[in-house]
Amino acid sequence: MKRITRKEDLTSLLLQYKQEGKRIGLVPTMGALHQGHLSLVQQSLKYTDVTVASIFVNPTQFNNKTDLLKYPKPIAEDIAKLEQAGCHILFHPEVDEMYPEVDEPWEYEVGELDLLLEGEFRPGHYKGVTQIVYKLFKTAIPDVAFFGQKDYQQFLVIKKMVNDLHLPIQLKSCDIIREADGLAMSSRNIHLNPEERLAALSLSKALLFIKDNYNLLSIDELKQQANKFFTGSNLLNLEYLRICNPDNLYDLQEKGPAIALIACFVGTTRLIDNMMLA
Ligand SMILES: Nc1ncnc2c1ncn2[C@@H]1O[C@H](COP(=O)(O)OP(=O)(O)OP(=O)(O)O)[C@@H](O)[C@H]1O
Ligand SMILES: CC(C)(CO)[C@@H](O)C(=O)[O-]
Ligand code: BAL
Repeated sequence: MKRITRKEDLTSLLLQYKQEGKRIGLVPTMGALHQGHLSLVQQSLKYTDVTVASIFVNPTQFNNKTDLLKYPKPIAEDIAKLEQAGCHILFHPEVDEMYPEVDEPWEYEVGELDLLLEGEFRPGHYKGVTQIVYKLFKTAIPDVAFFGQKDYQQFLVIKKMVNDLHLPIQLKSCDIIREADGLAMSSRNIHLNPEERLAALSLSKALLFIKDNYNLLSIDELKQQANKFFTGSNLLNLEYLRICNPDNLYDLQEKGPAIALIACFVGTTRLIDNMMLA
């Protein structure tokens, strides 16, 4: 696997591959890799000729400074995992490589999705996500970019940006990979102590409850009963539990295509998860 830290080195190498007719797949990550990330790499290896994974903990998308400071960075392990997965190129730039200018302006307007759910609870988050993803797209010139459904709203935001800015990139959303007991894999799970790890199961259990009972209960009853998964433990602090239209994330008024989404603090660790219902 080639390891590249400079934007221009990556772009010039990838331009050569493109001239040979090869299709580039990009898997953007913030590192601390787990099987969820590696499943995206596997998809990229399957659908494209050259797979680039990026590892960059993007400061502009963190609204919480402590969250940024304690974000795990096990780079040696990450490299070993990517090597083993058969990834072709790792791009891992320093912050000043991606942001040579301090407080660089970024004008893209995310729109309504920036006000809902993650946008509401993490103000400015999607401004930062679109800023870095745009830079990664320009640098890695992918034909296809792979994202996880765990960050469902992020996928909608990036899809909108790709449409609005007419970027010639195909986007693929990949299934959520879970631990055997149902917990969605996340780099932040590493912060959970054993008690919190157990409490964190409430997210997937509540989502599964909603999915299993979607045709049996009303939307209000589903939400009321699912909320109960979060009331028994003082380790859990639910931020939102919503049942939404999967296209625009508006609260669902009547049964139809639907997705349930949750964000919850488990101790001091904020986790998100979601499940398609119909
Ligand atoms: N369990 C998972 N299954 C599938 N894809 C995932 C999973 N977790 C993360 N991803 C995807 O991997 C990509 C990189 O995500 P990121 O590096 O933020 O990992 P993360 O584990 O979600 O970390 P965090 O704890 O910050 O949420 C995103 O497209 C994300 O949706
Ligand atoms: C897409 C991304 C790598 C941008 O920093 C990040 O938001 C993530 O890991 O989902
Ligand atoms: N997986 C989304 C990146 C973040 O939490 O900032």
